[in-house]
Amino acid sequence: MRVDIANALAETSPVGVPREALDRLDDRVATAHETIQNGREEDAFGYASLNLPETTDPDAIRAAVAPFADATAVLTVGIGGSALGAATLATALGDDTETYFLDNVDPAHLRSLLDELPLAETAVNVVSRSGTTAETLANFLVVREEMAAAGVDWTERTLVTTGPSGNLRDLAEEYDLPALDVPTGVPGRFSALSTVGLAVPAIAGVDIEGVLAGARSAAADMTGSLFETPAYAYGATLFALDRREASVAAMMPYAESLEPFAEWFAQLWAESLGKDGLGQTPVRALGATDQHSQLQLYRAGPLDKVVTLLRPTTGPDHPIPNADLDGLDYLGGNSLRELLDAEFEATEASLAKSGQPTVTVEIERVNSESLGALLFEMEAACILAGELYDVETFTQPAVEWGKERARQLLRGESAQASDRLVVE
Ligand SMILES: O=P(O)(O)OC[C@H]1O[C@H](O)[C@H](O)[C@@H](O)[C@@H]1O
Repeated sequence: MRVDIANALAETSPVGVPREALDRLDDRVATAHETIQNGREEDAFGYASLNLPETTDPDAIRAAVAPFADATAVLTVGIGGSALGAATLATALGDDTETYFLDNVDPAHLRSLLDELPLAETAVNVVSRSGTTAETLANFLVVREEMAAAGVDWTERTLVTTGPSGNLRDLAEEYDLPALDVPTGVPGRFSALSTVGLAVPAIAGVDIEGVLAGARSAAADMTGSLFETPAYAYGATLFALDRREASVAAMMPYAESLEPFAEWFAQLWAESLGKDGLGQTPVRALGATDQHSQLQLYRAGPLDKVVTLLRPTTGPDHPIPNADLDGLDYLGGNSLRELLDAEFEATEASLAKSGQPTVTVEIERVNSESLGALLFEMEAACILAGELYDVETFTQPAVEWGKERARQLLRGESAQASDRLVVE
């Protein structure tokens, strides 16, 4: 990826980062890089995620999904990191195989999804690193029952992706289901480049070898300086802006197929860095659509944000037909991509003019190599930011607390979730 931080500097924005501050921060980046490299060498928890481009075996993934080659639809049952990486890759790069992601326990949604799915032709990938997540297990129990009721042998249509122990591992063993292992040392939100993120894209025709190759080449280019490493330029700039005013990080891709990427990024940034009273609130936006809604706030609201404008610089295009309508002559002779690019550049300029810091991220096109590199580099950016904040990037105690309380409520061990002050 290519990162342009000019509009995040103090020269452009009153809340931007002075160049000297970035120079000073680069010393801390060098130290953080050493910590990250040592962590990678020791395959330490979390840091091991950055070794996935080397350690993930695409052949093992291809072998595990081979029995599902005939599937016309693939349903992922998982949540958070167990769904978002696969959704990002399958949505951006997948073929005609319909991919569905069941990452909520809304009964109405589940009912309509089950009514829509051709169950006999659907492959189900049930994914949980811990093997104990209530939403995932509950959804899977419903899906399994529904398949059985429709006369489909669910044991023939189910792939399990899970860690070494837990309810899901027990289930896989009991029914002798094909299973992929979640690698050790890799938290869910950092698992996009592992079995977790790649199995469903492989069924959907994605070149997962290309994804890993793109990530490997990004990994090979990392040095200890933010001025040489796009991932570190991104992570360090967002961190430095947050230390000033930017408590909000909006991710705005200008490509419909990258919308799930913004969701993936939001989990990565929020769950990794939101600790000890620190962190930056991620917001998901989509260009050009959200220029007609959120942009008003970004331009005229408080200067408490950094907006990441992300775009592929090349891709498919379509000419805009000429229309003999007064006032529309400026469209004729242009293409939809030219219009989208003009919208992107106008937004970049308009935010700069109002002093709102932005970072521009460009990838060459939406393809497997670029996406692999993008996911890897955003993970590296996040890990760097975690080092700079000095937080425990790879844990999520606040989320775990809520999960445990929900289990207690279901078991009847806790009477009430929290105090209430109700107005009706
Ligand atoms: O893969 P699982 O163990 O089911 O976890 C799925 C998700 O659950 C939790 O809420 C964690 O905070 C997330 O980081 C994780 O991605």
